[in-house]
Amino acid sequence: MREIDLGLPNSTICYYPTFYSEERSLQLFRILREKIVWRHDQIKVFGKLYWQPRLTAFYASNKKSYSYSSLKMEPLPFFNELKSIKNDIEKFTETNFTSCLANLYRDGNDSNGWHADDEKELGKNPIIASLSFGQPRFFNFRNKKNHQFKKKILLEPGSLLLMQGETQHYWQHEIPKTKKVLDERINLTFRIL
Ligand SMILES: O=C(O)CCC(=O)C(=O)O
Ligand SMILES: [Fe+2]
Repeated sequence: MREIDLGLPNSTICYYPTFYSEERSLQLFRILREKIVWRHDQIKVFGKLYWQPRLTAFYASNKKSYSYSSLKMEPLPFFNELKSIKNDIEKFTETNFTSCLANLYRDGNDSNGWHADDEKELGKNPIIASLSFGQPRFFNFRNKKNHQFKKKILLEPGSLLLMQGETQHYWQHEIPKTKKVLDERINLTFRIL
C-alpha cells in the first residue's frame, strides 16, 4: 500500500491515501452517514456554551466513556459495518482498538479546532487511526512550542492517517473551516480506551 511518512520531528505520522478503494469508500460513506447515530452537542469553553461545529458519535466495545472539552460521551455498541471497518484497521495496524469517535463535517463551515488527542484515558503515547470518507478536507499540524512550524495535508476519501509515538506531546492538529462550498465529510478515529 502507498505510504507517506510526514517526516515531522518528534512524531510518528503516516498517511495511506488509498486504504480503501474509491468504490468501497463511497459505499462506506453512505452506510456510515445512515447508520451512525449523529448528535449535535454543546461544549463549554471558559464558562460559555457553544454548539460544536460538527456532528459526532461515539462507539466502543467496552463501557468506557470519552471525555473532552467538558463533554462526556457514553458509548454505543459497534454495528456490523463499523465492526468490519475496525477489523480492517486492526489487521493492518496489528493493534486492537476499543473505541471509535466519529465526526461529520456537514460543509466548509464545520471544523475541528486546534487540539492534541492527549486525554489521559488514552494513555501516554496513544495510537490513533483516522479514516476519511466523502469530501476531501485539509488537515493541519502545528508544533506545540512553535505555532509557525506547520504542515498541511489533504485527507482524501478512503485514506488512513496513523498517529502514534510522541506525536500528541509535540503536535496539535485541526480541520480548518473553508469558505468554499463543500460536501459532507465523515471521519472515524479509532482509539484505545
Ligand atoms: O476529522 C478529522 O480528521 C480529525 C478529527 C480529530 O482530530 C478528532 O476527532 O480528534
Ligand atoms: Fe484529534
